[in-house]
Amino acid sequence: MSVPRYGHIVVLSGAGLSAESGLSTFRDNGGLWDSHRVEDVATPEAYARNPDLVQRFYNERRAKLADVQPNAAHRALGRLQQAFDGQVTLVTQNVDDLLERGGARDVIHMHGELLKVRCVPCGTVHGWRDDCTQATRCPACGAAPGMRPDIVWFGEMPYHLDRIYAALGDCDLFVSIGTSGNVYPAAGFVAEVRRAGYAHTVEINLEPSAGVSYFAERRHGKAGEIVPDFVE
Ligand SMILES: CC(C)NC(=O)[C@H](Cc1c[nH]c2ccccc12)NC(=O)[C@H](CCCC/N=C(/NCCC(=O)O)S[C@H]1O[C@H](COP(=O)(O)OP(=O)(O)OC[C@H]2O[C@@H](n3cnc4c(N)ncnc43)[C@H](O)[C@@H]2O)[C@@H](O)[C@H]1O)NC(=O)OCc1ccccc1
Repeated sequence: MSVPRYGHIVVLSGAGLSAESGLSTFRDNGGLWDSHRVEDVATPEAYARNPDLVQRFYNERRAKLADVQPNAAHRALGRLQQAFDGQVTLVTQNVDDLLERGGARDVIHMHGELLKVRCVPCGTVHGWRDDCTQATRCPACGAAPGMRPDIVWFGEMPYHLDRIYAALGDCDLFVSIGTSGNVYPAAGFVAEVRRAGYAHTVEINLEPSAGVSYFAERRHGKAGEIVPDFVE
């Protein structure tokens, strides 16, 4: 793909982008939702009901980040964004930091980040690498309990939607990488782009996603193999 041809590229990514780095996806066999019920670990109700279980779920995933590395797809997207400064908007549903460690400078984490926690009482967001528990005190206001993973749970409003929809309405290339297209509003972005009417749309995924019919071009296979060629 000759990037120069495109003025503004939006890349949406999901768990499949980080699968080859050793991070579980959600719905695949052996995925996170095999061993945990969404409603037990990724909803505000779950956190109210059993905060220790939810904190443990995210502490395990946060700690796992130290054992994994960006893969060739992360690095290729980092190169792309650096090479075409301001022309590439990286939107991710992923809460890991592998795009940044792969060289990306500006990543829109629409579902939050594992390496951040938020103090509910005072609203302050803190960079965080250790475990977070109900006893963890907010460095800003001293509150405990109150520090929760800075993650968007089901039923909660995703982050940065205004910036994302502005980019979707302005892009001339929309690429979706490693997402099954089951979770909204992210799963509706390609339809939004098709509605705007002039962007080329490409799906890169191991298998056809739930939204495959919306994409003009489909490349099915591993992101780590397809993305480096695609962006060169
Ligand atoms: C289940 C679904 C039906 N439910 C929803 O969509 C809900 C409700 C809803 C809203 N609108 C709707 C419309 C219709 C129906 C339902 C809804 N959505 C919400 O609650 C959202 C909030 C959703 C966010 C929840 N938090 C997450 N994550 C953080 C937590 C955490 O990480 O623990 S979602 C979480 O699951 C989703 C998982 O999807 P994928 O990333 O795609 O992963 P998956 O495993 O499914 O697929 C991986 C794919 O990769 C492929 N693959 C595997 N290996 C590779 C490989 N090597 N290479 C390439 N591809 C590969 C596989 O083949 C597979 O296809 C991601 O978004 C991920 O972030 N909030 C909201 O709607 O707020 C109100 C609102 C919003 C806007 C405007 C007004 C009001």
